[in-house]
Amino acid sequence: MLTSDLFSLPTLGYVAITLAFILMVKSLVKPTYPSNIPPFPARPYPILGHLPYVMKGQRISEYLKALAQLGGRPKDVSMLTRTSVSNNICSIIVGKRFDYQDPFLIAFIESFQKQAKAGENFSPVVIWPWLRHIPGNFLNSKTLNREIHAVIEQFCDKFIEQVTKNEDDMPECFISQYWKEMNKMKAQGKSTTLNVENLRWSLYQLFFAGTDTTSTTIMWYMYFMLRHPHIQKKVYHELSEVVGVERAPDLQDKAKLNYFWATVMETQRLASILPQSVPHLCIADVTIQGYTIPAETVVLPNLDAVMLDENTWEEPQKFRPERFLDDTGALIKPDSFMPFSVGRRMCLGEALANTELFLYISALIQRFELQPSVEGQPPEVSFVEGVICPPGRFEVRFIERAASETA
Ligand code: HEM
Repeated sequence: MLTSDLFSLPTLGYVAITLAFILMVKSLVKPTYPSNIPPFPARPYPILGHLPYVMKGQRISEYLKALAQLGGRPKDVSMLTRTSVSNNICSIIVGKRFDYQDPFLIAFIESFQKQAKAGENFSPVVIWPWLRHIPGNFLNSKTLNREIHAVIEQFCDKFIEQVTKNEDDMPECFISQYWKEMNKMKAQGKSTTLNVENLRWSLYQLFFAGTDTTSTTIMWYMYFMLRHPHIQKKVYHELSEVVGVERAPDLQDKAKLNYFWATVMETQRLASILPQSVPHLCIADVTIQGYTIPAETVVLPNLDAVMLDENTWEEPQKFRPERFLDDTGALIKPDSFMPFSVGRRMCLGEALANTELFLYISALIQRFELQPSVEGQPPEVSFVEGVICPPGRFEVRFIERAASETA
């Protein structure tokens, strides 16, 4: 077993109580998560890809409007950003959008934050669920169990019931697509993993995975732009050259903004928001580069070790978007860039996340100059440890470009 000082206490706790294999270098991460091994189970969400979902510009403009209403006053916008991004996944999975202030949505987002905190998702209780039967609140097990079940019962069950109550007239969303497919399989007498219990848990996973990941990346982007104002200027310059200032960036612009993408990729590399990805279970004995991983071993890919590796990246701790550009200014994507992990079970939401990152961040920088709460004092280097790692709390002043340019 390999180990690293990058690992958090909860992970080390995990490793101490179960057989675990930590992958520390790309040459191990890549072959351990191959893309073409037949016995791997198919993804449980085949239906998601068929949804004719397009991100609507209107959603971003609501977010920008809320930022503009701050009138340039400093504000920690992490909750506003989470709510806005969460609304995108909500409209895909349950066919509904919420108001930014809606206490129903905010309660779940706060619950996800608690669940993502260090010590909870990697808790022994997740590995050995029977631990929750020990009297008292052993290792926070009862709290964690309560938080997860509240989301399942109050969100997933509620919307499954609402969406499917009239099967002939269901709104278009993940639930209705899943429901139709499940009934079709049943009617054809085919064996399937599509059932109500899997639907409940799939909704939970999608809601959770689609809320905190993208919004955390957007918050890191703001953080890096505050620390590197000259880079922010260059991004704005490219946007104004390619898109102009008269219209909002749209998906046709996506492939034309190389410097913009280099800053997004550098944010994802350096922030490495899921440093230990998610645990996988090895289903058969396997030997990789001389290491034997027995069946039933938990495998933890240390994405941090790959994306911050000194042998691959020059000055890996520095924010340098140019590392993703070649001499002609074309975008390059090195093998070691893997914020969405690799292999057959890599992030299911990569395409959605990239679309969201593009639409939110490009519109943000086009409209506002991001400034620290106190001029000349960017946020300190800090992050919150957990399964998903956001930056420490900081405030931003969103100065309308038109106003800052005429001032
Ligand atoms: C910048 C944003 C995101 C990042 C960095 C990210 C990263 C990751 C990573 C590292 C994994 C683990 C892959 C593995 O097991 O090896 C993962 C899994 C997953 N992600 Fe994302 N993710 C992001 C956004 C999203 C979004 C928006 C969704 C919503 C659809 C999503 C849904 C999922 C799901 C369902 C899985 C489990 C896939 C499976 O087990 O087959 N992710 N993600």
